[in-house]
Amino acid sequence: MEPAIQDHYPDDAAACYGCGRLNDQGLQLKTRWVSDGSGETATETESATETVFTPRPEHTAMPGFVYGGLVASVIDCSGTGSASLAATRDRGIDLVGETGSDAVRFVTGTLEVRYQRPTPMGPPLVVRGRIAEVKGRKVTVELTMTANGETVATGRVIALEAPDTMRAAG
Ligand SMILES: CCCCC/C=C\C/C=C\C/C=C\C/C=C\CCCC(=O)SCCNC(=O)CCNC(=O)[C@H](O)C(C)(C)COP(=O)(O)OP(=O)(O)OC[C@H]1O[C@@H](n2cnc3c(N)ncnc32)[C@H](O)[C@@H]1OP(=O)(O)O
Repeated sequence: MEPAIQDHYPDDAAACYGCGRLNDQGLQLKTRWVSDGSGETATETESATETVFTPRPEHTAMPGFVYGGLVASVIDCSGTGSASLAATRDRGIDLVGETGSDAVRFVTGTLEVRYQRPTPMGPPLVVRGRIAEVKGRKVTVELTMTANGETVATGRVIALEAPDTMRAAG
């Protein structure tokens, strides 16, 4: 299995509620390439990213259905994770070992979510991401979430590489 980018965020960027590996109360989302890709850059490959999350009962909107904010959170961190995967690949950085500090840092600039149908509680939610554009420090990712093979939500994340001056507070 391909390495998860979030396992390679530096410790001071690993507290995210959605995807921080050091946040015990968080969702601990993991985003990976699902093919090895053949292009020179991430945008040239046909590679997709994948993030899988199974909602828990506390993520309920109404009995039997998943809270939309949770859906947005999963799409959000799938997008920033995909952006980091793309930038990391484009810079020729190999992700080695179990954890590390070699991933390029991204934050969410814009998050768009379109809820296509109610999301059932129970099955894993599978998010596929496609790198639509890499422009300087800005990466646009298009995402589709499925449950039981049916599309439940689509989204778009514009992720910006965190400026050097941006460091976790405290
Ligand atoms: C609160 C969190 C930040 C603190 C954390 C500190 C360090 C951690 C670092 C990395 C994080 C690592 C792991 C965590 C992983 C994921 C986090 C999960 C997702 C989140 O939970 S994260 C929280 C929500 N997130 C924010 O709290 C962002 C607040 N915001 C800003 O910090 C700035 O706003 C920033 C940096 C986004 C941009 O500022 P900037 O100065 O770098 O941008 P600049 O003006 O140079 O523009 C360059 C090009 O980006 C375009 N552009 C600019 N802003 C855009 C936007 N918002 N949407 C779409 N496009 C935008 C321009 O139009 C131009 O495009 P073009 O070149 O095409 O003209």
